[in-house]
Amino acid sequence: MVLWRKKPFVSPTAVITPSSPKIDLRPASPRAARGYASSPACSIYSVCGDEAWISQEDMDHLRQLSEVHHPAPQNGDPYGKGVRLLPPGCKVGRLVGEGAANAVFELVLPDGSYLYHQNSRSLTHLSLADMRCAGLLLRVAKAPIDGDRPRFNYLQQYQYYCTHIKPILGSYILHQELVILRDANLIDPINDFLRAIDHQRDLKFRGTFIEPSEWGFLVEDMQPHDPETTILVEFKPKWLSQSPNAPKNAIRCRQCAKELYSYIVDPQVGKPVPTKAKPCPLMIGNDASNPAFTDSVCRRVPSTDKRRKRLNSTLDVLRNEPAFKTLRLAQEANDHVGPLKADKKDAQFALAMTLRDCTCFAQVLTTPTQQQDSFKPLKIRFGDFDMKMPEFKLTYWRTIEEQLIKGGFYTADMIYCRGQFYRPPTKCYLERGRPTRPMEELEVIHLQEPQQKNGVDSLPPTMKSMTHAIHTDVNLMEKCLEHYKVRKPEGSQKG
Ligand SMILES: O=P(O)(O)O[C@@H]1[C@@H](OP(=O)(O)O)[C@H](OP(=O)(O)O)[C@H](O)[C@H](OP(=O)(O)O)[C@H]1OP(=O)(O)O
Ligand SMILES: Nc1ncnc2c1ncn2[C@@H]1O[C@H](COP(=O)(O)OP(=O)(O)OP(=O)(O)O)[C@@H](O)[C@H]1O
Repeated sequence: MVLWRKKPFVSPTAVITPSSPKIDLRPASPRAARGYASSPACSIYSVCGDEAWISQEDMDHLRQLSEVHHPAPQNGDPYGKGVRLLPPGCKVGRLVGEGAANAVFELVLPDGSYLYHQNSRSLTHLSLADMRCAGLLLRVAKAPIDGDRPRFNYLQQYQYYCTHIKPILGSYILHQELVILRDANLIDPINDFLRAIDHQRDLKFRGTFIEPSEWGFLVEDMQPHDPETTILVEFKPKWLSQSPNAPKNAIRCRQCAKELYSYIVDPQVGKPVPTKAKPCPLMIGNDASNPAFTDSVCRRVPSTDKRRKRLNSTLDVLRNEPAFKTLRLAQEANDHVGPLKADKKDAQFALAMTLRDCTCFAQVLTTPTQQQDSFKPLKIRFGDFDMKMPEFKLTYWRTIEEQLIKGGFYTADMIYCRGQFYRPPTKCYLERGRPTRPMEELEVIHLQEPQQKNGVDSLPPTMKSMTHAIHTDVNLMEKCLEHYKVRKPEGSQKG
């Protein structure tokens, strides 16, 4: 069972067996002859520096990486020691999941064994199921749809992961390593597979395919090995503290304000209300005790689910995990100024934005076992550290921040639409237990048709509230906000 999964995908198990073309590779190093500890079927390729198939730019990244890892490369780390090379005859199985930029597959070596990561060597005494849990998945890049958008390739991303992310998050980081695909001939078979299951894929990803590349990633498999007792919780923790640019009188954090903004400005039938979309990030990794997190998690599990009570207490434990505090402190340490004042050359700000857009994978027990009677998470890992290019994105980040401030998304107490007041559908930590503002300080988001001029359908005349006119699909918003109707504020009369 997976909760809050961004793009869940369960495909029928299908196995692709690629043909094995002859590719002339440089002789592997003596290390390769010995093979990799956990998988003799997968050799290690030592980059010599003059490979024609590696571009000059990629070679520079590899060189910088080996400098990072020498003179003391970590045990089992591919850099400084070579890169794993997938052999011909590998089988790519289930599509575990896909996003706009990548797709993730199960991978079986030609001899039927799985690949494991560095921490799993000591696990050889474990059962087959437990071994598989310590295994690796294949992550491959998709061909871009919006070709103009600048992207970082896997070598750049891996370098960033090693030099910027790993030192911050240490053992909380999802293990990820480069792998050479050129001998495995997997790209065409993967694309044939994607074509064959296209009708089962998420609508927005249909017709998207893997791009030809010599490089892929092997990533630590976070799928629970026993779905009966363990669930995988997957979500983006986002902005774990308030934006430095938020107004002083904000009653919503950056993320809850952004969720409200997206809900109102881009309304869609069936889009979950912000309270049901994501938990408020201020309730995660926050030292203060806040049982409200349980409330927000509750909504994700049907009330009929027998595990609901137990699951709630499990997730209540999850929010206090030190991993989130580490992530929050890193986000704060790298951004003191917020998008409005950040410089586009500020690499630290870009890092903060990457850390605000990563994914948390947590395996949690739903049933106590003999070995583990509490519901403590079995494993928490952060992944998906996509590099951000401020030269390209700063305008977007600033525009959003300005709209959140000017549109009242941080501060509004109410929404007003065609003579009716509504409670904003958010449940931010900052909204809890705050005193009601006096009438003259109330802030209202006033929803108007795109062609409507300010002033038409105005607020009751006795209300001197600060209003923020937002143009949107008013008919649709009336339906979306149906359950959030409130009486008009005390003291106001209908105009
Ligand atoms: O702007 P946000 O906060 O909505 O975050 C974007 C994400 O939206 P979501 O987490 O669903 O709200 C968005 O996620 P989705 O593609 O919507 O899943 C991207 O991660 C985007 O980053 P990039 O442009 O691909 O580098 C993210 O953009 P930034 O992190 O660069 O702002
Ligand atoms: N290590 C993992 N263990 C289990 N499932 C995973 C793992 N990595 C990715 N997935 C699944 O695959 C999906 C897509 O993977 P990934 O996040 O790498 O794609 P993406 O294109 O970067 O997504 P996005 O555009 O949303 O950032 C994830 O949402 C998740 O469900």
